[in-house]
Amino acid sequence: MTFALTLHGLVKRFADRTAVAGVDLDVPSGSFYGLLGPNGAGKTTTLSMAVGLLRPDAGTATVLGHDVWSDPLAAKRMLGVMPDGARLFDRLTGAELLACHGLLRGMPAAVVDQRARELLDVLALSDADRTLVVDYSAGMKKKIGLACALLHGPRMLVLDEPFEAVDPVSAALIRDILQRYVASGNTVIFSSHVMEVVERLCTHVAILAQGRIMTAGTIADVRAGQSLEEVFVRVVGGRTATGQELAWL
Ligand SMILES: Nc1ncnc2c1ncn2[C@@H]1O[C@H](COP(=O)(O)OP(=O)(O)OP(=O)(O)O)[C@@H](O)[C@H]1O
Repeated sequence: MTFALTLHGLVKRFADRTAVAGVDLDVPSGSFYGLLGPNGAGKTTTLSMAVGLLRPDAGTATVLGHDVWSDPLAAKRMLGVMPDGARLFDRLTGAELLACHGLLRGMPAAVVDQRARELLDVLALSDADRTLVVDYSAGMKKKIGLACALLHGPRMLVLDEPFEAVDPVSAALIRDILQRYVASGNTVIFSSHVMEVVERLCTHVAILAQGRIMTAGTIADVRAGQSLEEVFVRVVGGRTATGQELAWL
């Protein structure tokens, strides 16, 4: 089995807080990998280190055989990334933003232009062709972020909460695009809080809590006959509050 992404011993501390406490993860080529975890588990920090946006205190990240930190250009050529809360050049229209991304990646202008038009059409952003990205809705910003990640035809996509704030029609569209992308032999890893999405789409899942991988593998292996939600609650620790504590409410 070959791996599209390998994380080995990743650690990140912020002051006296350890956000990621030694993450090892192998993402097989051609897999659709879901990364689940409660708020503050370290998903964003882990994915940011995996794609070269945040330097780890220890450990390595390798994308299709290229170390993200010692061979960043080769690794980043293979990668499409949609970071959480990405800072986009948002005083541009969607088409201008895509042109900017494509030209920065050294793509021929004609190819950028054609792909940008296709992506804007497919993602239903063409009607907003005079709207600046700063004035997009939250869901539209997710979609233009995905378009930027796809533009150069990467072999692997790393997406931080791609379905958050996206309406059901757009979510179905994004699911279709990603499923086709994986069916062509590419690899996706994305973080999410939504069990149903992960259960429906993914071939593999990892559950992260307190900066550590608690369990990882194929969906069937991790579920072991239970629902993903049951596994999640068991692995992460059930809730103790019931809401009754707020007697004044
Ligand atoms: N730049 C930062 N400075 C200080 N602490 C940080 C920073 N980024 C993240 N943290 C802390 O690291 C921990 C992990 O955060 P992270 O954003 O990776 O979690 P997450 O699993 O993505 O959470 P969520 O599901 O809420 O988005 C949290 O305790 C967070 O407060």
